[in-house]
Order: sequence, then structure tokens, then C-alpha cells
Amino acid sequence: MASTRCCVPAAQIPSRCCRRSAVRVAAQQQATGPAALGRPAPAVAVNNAVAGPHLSTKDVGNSTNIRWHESMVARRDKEMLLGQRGCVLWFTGLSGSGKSTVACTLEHLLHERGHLTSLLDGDNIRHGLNKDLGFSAADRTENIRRIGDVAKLFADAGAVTMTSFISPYRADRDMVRQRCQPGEFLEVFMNIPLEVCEARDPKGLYKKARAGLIKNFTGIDDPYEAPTQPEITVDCFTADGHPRSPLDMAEQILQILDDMGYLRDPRMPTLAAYGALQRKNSDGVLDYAQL
Ligand SMILES: Nc1ncnc2c1ncn2[C@@H]1O[C@H](COP(=O)(O)OS(=O)(=O)O)[C@@H](OP(=O)(O)O)[C@H]1O
Ligand SMILES: Nc1ncnc2c1ncn2[C@@H]1O[C@H](COP(=O)(O)OP(=O)(O)O)[C@@H](O)[C@H]1O
Repeated sequence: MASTRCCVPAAQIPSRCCRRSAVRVAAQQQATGPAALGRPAPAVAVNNAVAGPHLSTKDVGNSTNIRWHESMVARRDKEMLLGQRGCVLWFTGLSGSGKSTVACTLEHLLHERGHLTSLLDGDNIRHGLNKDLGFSAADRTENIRRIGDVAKLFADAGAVTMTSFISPYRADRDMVRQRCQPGEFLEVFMNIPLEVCEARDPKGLYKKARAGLIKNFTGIDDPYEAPTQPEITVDCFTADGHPRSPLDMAEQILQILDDMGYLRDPRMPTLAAYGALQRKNSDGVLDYAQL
């Protein structure tokens, strides 16, 4: 069963007045620069050989002399507009485990309920952004690194963002988790045994891999490192041994998102912060009015 860990920080809610003045300052800064606001010019830039009123820049990887621009519309304001919290639901599991099917079903459920979503799918992304990557360990790591950053951009815009990639290496998934804010990254483990995935084999890839026609196929001759502490575990069978449908799985995730407060205005308290899981009323319904 899924754990209920959630540690979304209770950020400050900017007042209307603060937001207005932030917009004014931003406009002034763009028009005339910080000196016009009566502030001292920023300190000598990290990379600037010549001292002067330059904005500081730095080097990141092979990108030299770059500078981070804060988004002028705060993420929280976007989340308030949408009535939800941006997050990354990171589906991981073997090929054929149902990542795409369940993520797609969940996206429809969320959309029907009026939520903004985004879905990044392994096969699709490898048709475009990541078509230069293969399936070596290094390429898979780079695949996940890029997707992690793209997913984060969507979450920053307030979308409930789903990714469906095998993402076989624990370290790669943890790297994405670390790039996210606390509570923003939810690992969804498709806990479907290899035998079940292989029996499905919708693309015939397991058959080819067993025949040696595809090398380094995950689960056959390439590793899959299962998550040790996923936020959500999706099991193949019900407690009494019946196979679960994609809809049942998607509804499980939807319920957890709802219970954890991701699908409501970010000004509402999160369950983790207030221990509201214990505060269900006698009908078993969460009673937010009590908080
Ligand atoms: N060698 C090998 N191993 C695993 N999978 C392979 C391989 N070659 C091709 N495919 C197909 O590529 C899909 C997996 O792509 P991902 O981007 O999700 O992989 S990874 O996260 O970088 O490991 C995967 O799609 P899914 O079945 O949707 O998972 C396969 O169809
Ligand atoms: N819960 C499920 N029960 C039965 N079949 C499923 C279930 N989820 C997915 N499938 C089927 O399994 C196959 C693989 O699903 P897919 O979503 O493509 O997996 P992945 O994206 O992990 O490779 C598809 O044919 C899909 O219809």
C-alpha cells in the first residue's frame, strides 16, 4: 500500500499589495536598471574580469557567463490560480508494467476534475527531445536528467506533471528528486513482476530480447533497480489476488493526491503538516473545516 509521506512546505502567501509592488519594481528594473531604484549596483560579478555595475554571472557545466532569472509571477500565485499544487508524479517500472496506460488514465481523471496536467512519455520523448539517446547506462542517465528538468518546469507552472519512463537506476531517480522541492516529487512504483510484463509484451520486445535480437533490454540483460521508499506503490493484484485494472490503479493515485492536498488551493493546509489523516469524521471523510 502507498505511504502517505508529504512534506510540501507552507510557503508565505503574498498579499495583493506585495504582488502589485513586485510587478512595479520588476517593470522599473527592466526599464532603468537597479541604480534607478536608488539601490547600490550589485557587487562585482563572479565572472567579470572588469569591475563595474554588472549583474553577476556564473559558469554551469559548459555554459559560461549565465545568470538565473527569477520568474516574476510566483509559482504559488500560479498554483492559487489553478487551485492545485504543482508536482512531479514519477512513474517507474519495467517495460510493459503499465506506466503509460495508468499515467494516461490518471491524466483523464484529473482533467475531468478540472486540473491542469502534463504527461511526458518515454517513447514519445525519444521521438524528439531525446532522439539522440540510446539505452546505454550513460544515455539512460542523460534521458532521465533531461526529463527531470523538463518535468520540473511543468511543475513550476503549477501542473500535475506525470512522467512515464523505465528510469531503471535508483541514483538517476534520486537525482531528479533532489532537484525538486521537498514534497514536489512523488515516485510511483509500478510493482508489476517481470513475468506479467513479459506475458503482455505488447511490442514484442521481450521476445526479441530473449532471442538476443535486442541487447541491454531492461529486466532481461540490463538491470532494473526497484525503488526502496516510493511515495506510491501500485501493485498488480488486489489483496484477494484479482488482477487490477488501469482505472483502479489510476483511482488509487488520484485518491492519494487528493488526500495529500495536491488537488486543492495551496493555501489549504497539507495533511502532512496538520496530521489530518487522523481527523476523518465518522463517515471517514476528511474534515478540513476542523483544521
Ligand atoms: N534496451 C531497451 N531497454 C528497455 N526499453 C527499450 C529498449 N530498447 C527499446 N526500448 C523501448 O524504449 C522504451 C523505454 O524508454 P525509456 O526512455 O522509458 O527508458 S529509460 O528510462 O531511459 O531506461 C520502452 O518503452 P516502454 O515499454 O513504454 O517502457 C521500450 O519500448
Ligand atoms: N492494469 C493492467 N492490466 C492489464 N493490462 C494492462 C494494465 N496496464 C497496462 N496494461 C497493458 O499492458 C501493456 C503495456 O502497458 P504500457 O502502459 O504500454 O506499459 P509501459 O508504459 O510501462 O511500457 C499494454 O498493452 C496495456 O494495455
